[in-house]
Amino acid sequence: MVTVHKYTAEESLAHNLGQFILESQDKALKNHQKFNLAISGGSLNNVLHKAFIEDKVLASKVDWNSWAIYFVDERLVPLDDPDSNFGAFKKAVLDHLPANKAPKVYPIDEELVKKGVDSFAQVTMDYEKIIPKNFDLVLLGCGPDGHTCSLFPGPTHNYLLDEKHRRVMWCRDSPKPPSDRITVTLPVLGDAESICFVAEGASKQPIMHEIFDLKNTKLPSALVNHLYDAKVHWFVNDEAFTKVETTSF
Ligand SMILES: O=C1O[C@H](COP(=O)(O)O)[C@@H](O)[C@H](O)[C@H]1O
Repeated sequence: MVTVHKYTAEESLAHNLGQFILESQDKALKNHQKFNLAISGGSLNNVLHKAFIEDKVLASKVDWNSWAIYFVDERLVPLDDPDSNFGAFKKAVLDHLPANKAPKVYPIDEELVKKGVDSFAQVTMDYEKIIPKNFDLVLLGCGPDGHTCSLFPGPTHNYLLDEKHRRVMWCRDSPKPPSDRITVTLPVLGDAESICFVAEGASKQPIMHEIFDLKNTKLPSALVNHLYDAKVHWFVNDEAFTKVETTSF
């Protein structure tokens, strides 16, 4: 069973997600002295800002120097481009940390990206080489079309969703710009200790109904629920869940 954590106020969701991440941090540090975390782009960054920059109590419990942060997907653009997931995380979190609190962050190879499309296969292979085998925690978003990471629904994107061996793939045709991205594949999520989605707001209402009531596993986010249910958590707000009728996840 998937676990759903539902909140009314944005602040409560951010606080409880922060607590959840800290529990994962503490467990990882006890086991192997390092917290391997993979994060998404998009709206997740606002939640991380609220949890670990604005909430001073939670912020004081983060052992930033032990965090190793990777990206579940990244757009193949320079790191200071407004579309960069690294750039968005830097702006939301990294830029607010004092110099003595320095997580190790693993962005894509920007110099290679700048060389253009002929280097994108190499960027993908290089990223595959640096990600750990088992993430302690993977933080996912869910787009209004049901995509997660840069795993998009629909037959033209099955080459990403069906991949069983490669751990990072080049998504050449993202329906959401920019079209060229890298993304981790399902085996990476399968090997993670814990998976946590965050979905907020009215724009997510129809897709939450498809995922939780209709359980349409053609949608990548619903497929993750189906495949890895016991270790999947969703942090949602009431607004996103307005159309969800089921109580059995
Ligand atoms: O394009 C992307 O979108 C998804 C969902 O973003 P959200 O803003 O609707 O939460 C995100 O998880 C992914 O990392 C990003 O590249």
